Amino acid sequence: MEARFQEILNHIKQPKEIRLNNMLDPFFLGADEEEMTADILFCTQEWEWNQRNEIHGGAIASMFDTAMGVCAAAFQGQGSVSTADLQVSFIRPFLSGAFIFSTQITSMGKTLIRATCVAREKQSGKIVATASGTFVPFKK
Ligand SMILES: CCCCCCCCCC(=O)SCCNC(=O)CCNC(=O)[C@H](O)C(C)(C)COP(=O)(O)OP(=O)(O)OC[C@H]1O[C@@H](n2cnc3c(N)ncnc32)[C@H](O)[C@@H]1OP(=O)(O)O
Repeated sequence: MEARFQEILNHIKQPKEIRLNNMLDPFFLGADEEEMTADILFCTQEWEWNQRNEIHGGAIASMFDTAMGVCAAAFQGQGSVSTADLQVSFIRPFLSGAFIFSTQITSMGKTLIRATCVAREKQSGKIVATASGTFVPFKK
C-alpha cells in the first residue's frame, strides 16, 4: 500500500511546471489498508498565507482535496479520481508549522468513494479543521 501511495504522490508532484499539488508538497506518513485510513503531512509555506498570516482557507481546502483524493485513488486500486464535492469546517487558524491530515474512506461504492478527514496541528495534536468529500473514479 505504501508503494501505491508513493506512486500516486510521485505522479501528482512529478510535473516540472508550477502546479498546486507540487506546491502543497504532500508527504505520506502511513496507511492502514484494512481500515482504509491514511495520514498525509503538509508543512505550511508563506505563499499560502492570508492577510493575517494565517493559512488561507482556500489552501486548507486544497490540502483536504489532495489528502482525500490521494487516499480515494490509492484504496480504489487503479487510475485516478475526480472530486464531486468537498465540505470543510475551519475550527482553528492554521498558523505556521506542520499539519497531519488523517483520512478515512467511509464508503467505497460502485460509483462513489466517500471520505472524511481530520487535520491536526502536528506539534500540539489539536484538531484545526475537518472535512468530508466525495470522489468519482476518473474514466477518461
Ligand atoms: C479584508 C477582507 C478580506 C476578505 C478576503 C480574505 C478571505 C480570507 C479567508 C481566509 O482564508 S480565513 C482562514 C481560514 N479560516 C480560519 O482559519 C478560521 C479558523 N476558525 C476559527 O478561528 C473559529 O473556529 C471561528 C472564528 C471560525 C469560529 O469561532 P468559534 O467560536 O467556533 O471558535 P473560538 O473563537 O472559540 O476559537 C476556536 C479555537 O481557535 C483558537 N483561535 C482562534 N483564533 C486564533 C488565533 N488567531 N490564534 C490562535 N488561536 C486562535 C481559539 O483560542 C480556540 O482555541 P481553544 O478551543 O483551544 O480555546
